[in-house]
Amino acid sequence: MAKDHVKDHKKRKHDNEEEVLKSSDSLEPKKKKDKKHKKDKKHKKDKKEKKDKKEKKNQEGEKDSIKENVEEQTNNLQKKTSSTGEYVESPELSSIPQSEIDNFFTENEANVEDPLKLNFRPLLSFDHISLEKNIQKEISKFPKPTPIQAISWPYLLNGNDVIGVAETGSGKTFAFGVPAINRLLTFPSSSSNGSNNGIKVLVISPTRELASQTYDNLVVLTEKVGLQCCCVYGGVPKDAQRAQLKKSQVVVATPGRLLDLIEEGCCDLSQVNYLVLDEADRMLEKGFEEDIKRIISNTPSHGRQTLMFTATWPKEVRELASTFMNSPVKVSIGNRDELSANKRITQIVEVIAQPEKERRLLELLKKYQSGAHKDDKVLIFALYKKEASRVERNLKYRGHNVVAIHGDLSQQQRTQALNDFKKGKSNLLLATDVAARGLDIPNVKTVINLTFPLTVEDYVHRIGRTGRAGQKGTAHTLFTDLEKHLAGGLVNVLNGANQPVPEELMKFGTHTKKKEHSAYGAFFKNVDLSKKPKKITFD
Ligand SMILES: Nc1ncnc2c1ncn2[C@@H]1O[C@H](COP(=O)(O)OP(=O)(O)OP(=O)(O)O)[C@@H](O)[C@H]1O
Repeated sequence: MAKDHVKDHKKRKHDNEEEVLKSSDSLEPKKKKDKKHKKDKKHKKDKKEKKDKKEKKNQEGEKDSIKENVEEQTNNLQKKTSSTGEYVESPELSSIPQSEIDNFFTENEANVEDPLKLNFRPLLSFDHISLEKNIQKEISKFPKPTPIQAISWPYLLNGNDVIGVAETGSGKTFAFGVPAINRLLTFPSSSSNGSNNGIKVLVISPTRELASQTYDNLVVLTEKVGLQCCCVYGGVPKDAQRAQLKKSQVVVATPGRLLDLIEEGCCDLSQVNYLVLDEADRMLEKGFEEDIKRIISNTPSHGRQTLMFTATWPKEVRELASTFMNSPVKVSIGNRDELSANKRITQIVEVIAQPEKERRLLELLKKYQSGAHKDDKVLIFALYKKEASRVERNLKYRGHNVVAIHGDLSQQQRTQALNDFKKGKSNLLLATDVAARGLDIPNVKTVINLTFPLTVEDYVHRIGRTGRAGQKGTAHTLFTDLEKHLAGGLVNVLNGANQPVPEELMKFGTHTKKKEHSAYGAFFKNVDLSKKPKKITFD
């Protein structure tokens, strides 16, 4: 069919060329009687040619002006779109049969709660959206939008508040990042001074490492479009951050340092019109909640778009979240109302006696890092800083090339360790939950939970450091009776991802105490053993 099209095109081109030739032939005189006549004729011919040329030029001019007109119309449309801030669906997307759209929702177990009934269609391809050309180019290096990007972008470009809940490693950073920068470019007048001066986009992250990684993702976009992005977190000098804040429109920050700088008067958030809480449930937990409230109180309450993105969205933070948002659209991929893990991760849970754990860890390292797998990256989670330091020392003593990230290390040591692990200088990283959320480390093959985290949500985030962007991975967890109150929640997660549940784990019972929130109390629930997972595809 494509061939036919080319043939047809060639034939039409040939016919057209022949026609042009014929028409120019017909301008030549057939017989010339004398020189003068010839001269006259030549003169006439030149004149005619000049006239034709002029006409052609006029025609071309007309074409140009039509083109300009179209461009002007497009610009006007963009201006219209940006001045009203409304998203306009592309004709290509509108022409897709509804059945294809329905399939997309079913295949991805996608669900949208759309209180304003906007009913935007998901973007099935990057061609279904018209972003600033440099951003479009950058993002088009991926084959197509991930489901969370596909569904949330239209709402975000439309200016709506969005809660985005999707599995670990499913592209949530660009899901909130791309519309942030694009809206900043097409809708600068949304600020009170009508310009792009001042901080417009603020992303808040729970850890320094995640803030830094998000910054790395966003700066790729901002530097291509002439905007300034900076990253603000503790443990490093403030001077450079103060200077960068003055000239940045996009800021990624951890709460503590951001508040410090606000209190010093070095950070003005009064122009922020796009606020993101990344790892939102963590940010709304006791511990961060007060900081977040103070930060938000420094941003405008009107005209601010507020976004919350996470892989886990426990009921106990939802009410609090709603107090910061305005008719939010909730986009969830997979059955996110129940706590669920990425289904491409093989989960192995081993119930073990507490004193046996470190010996078992050595065996597991042999298992996961031997033979063809000797260079595979393994991430080990401990619960406490002291535990992490001790195990790191032991592993080093036994000849393992291990690096560590935990709160007792300087920021420089933490950054160095993460870089070494990312680049493969070391294939073993020992971390506390400071590395549980958000970190996108290429090719982590296995996560070992030496000590179970304090919540099952943290378990889901920890194991999500493997199996990212469509890859597979393994999570091996050592579970002791000290964590038995979390057994039920873990059983639910295992069942939800169709993973084997060890008998010993079932013995701890299925009643589970869920996370507790200072304002909303504890939540209890029973294990649902009937639940079966559905497969989610990811290109
Ligand atoms: N459209 C896309 N197609 C394929 N890969 C993508 C796409 N968008 C982003 N990615 C890649 O997917 C990986 C995971 O993305 P990201 O770190 O944003 O995940 P996440 O959903 O925020 O995970 P977490 O819940 O752990 O924070 C990154 O390496 C990113 O570059």
